[in-house]
Amino acid sequence: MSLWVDKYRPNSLTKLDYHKTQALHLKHLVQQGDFPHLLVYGPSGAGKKTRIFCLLRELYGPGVERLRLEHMNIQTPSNKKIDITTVSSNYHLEVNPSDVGFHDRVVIQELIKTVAQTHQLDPSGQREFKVVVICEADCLTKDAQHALRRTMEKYVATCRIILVAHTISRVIPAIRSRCLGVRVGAPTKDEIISILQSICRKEGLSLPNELAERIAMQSNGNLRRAVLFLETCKVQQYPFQPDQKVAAHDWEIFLKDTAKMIVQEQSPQKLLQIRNRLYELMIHGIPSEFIFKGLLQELVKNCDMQLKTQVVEKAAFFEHRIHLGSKPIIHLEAFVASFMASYKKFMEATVADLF
Ligand SMILES: Nc1ncnc2c1ncn2[C@@H]1O[C@H](COP(=O)(O)OP(=O)(O)OP(=O)(O)O)[C@@H](O)[C@H]1O
Repeated sequence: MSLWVDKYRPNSLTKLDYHKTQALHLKHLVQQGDFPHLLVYGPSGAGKKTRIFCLLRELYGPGVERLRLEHMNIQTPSNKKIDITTVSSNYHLEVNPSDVGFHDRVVIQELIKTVAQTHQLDPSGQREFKVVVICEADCLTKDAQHALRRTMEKYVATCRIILVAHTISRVIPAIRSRCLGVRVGAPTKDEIISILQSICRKEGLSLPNELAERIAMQSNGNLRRAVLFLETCKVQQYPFQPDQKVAAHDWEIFLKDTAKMIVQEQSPQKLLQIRNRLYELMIHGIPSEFIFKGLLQELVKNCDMQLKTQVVEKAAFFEHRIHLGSKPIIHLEAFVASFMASYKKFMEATVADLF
């Protein structure tokens, strides 16, 4: 039995429920024959992978659905052996090079070389190129991105690259200019509601509009989360109630409480407690970007316009530093300390104004 997120994942471009014009453009792109490298970007859960999968199916037919897991062994110039797991069909290969940290350059080069040099196993595969899907392309080191650019040019005859990223700001201009950018924006609230309703219709369930609306609001534009929330609600209680609780993730509640603690007291002792909580989140695998975003969203709720600008500016500064350095905790903590200082000053000024 599969989860609804997998069960109701559209598998062809014509079945995609939103950004329909874009889906049509992608279909034309395939029919036109001259397929470029793509850079598909957009927020988490917006449907990037789903769209790419539909595109691959349009290119190669149902054969792309026969997937296998492969473990590859790659040797670095310093003779270190790196294991990487890829998901592939006869026509494409999907890899997440951020799994191998700073060795990503070698991995990218070797993988593309291997794919480009192996000929199509199935002669009826109607395309003379294979596709390499590189996930989390915005997390690739600059070194790997430059190597990727060169490799892309070298093997363009037998290999096309589809890069998947959350943001293009971390993708080097030389790569951006060699790819066709495809922005997959988050679905709107109404689009999410209509997808939730359609899943319930197919399951033979009746979903009150009020509950669908609350799930859509809480999912924050992330369709995967919305569908997961819906399935959790179904497990918790059916028939659905309009005022039924939509369970948020534990870590989100923990993060919200952490933000509350920062606003309640600004002192070195509190900072120490906050650091422990940040470590706690990171140990449980929550990416530092999520922590940053979650904290910022909660903290700015307590700021006036002037302080909000200051805080957002600081957040941008420290978030940028996270990508330059290697230990996110230092920058997260620096941001919290700087927020505490600004907030304390702001509160003191407000109190002074009162007297
Ligand atoms: N057009 C669509 N219609 C209905 N459901 C969809 C559509 N696109 C995506 N979904 C649902 O949303 C879920 C998430 O989509 P997907 O994995 O493609 O997002 P993503 O943008 O690649 O996310 P991430 O960046 O977090 O990997 C899918 O499992 C699928 O159930």
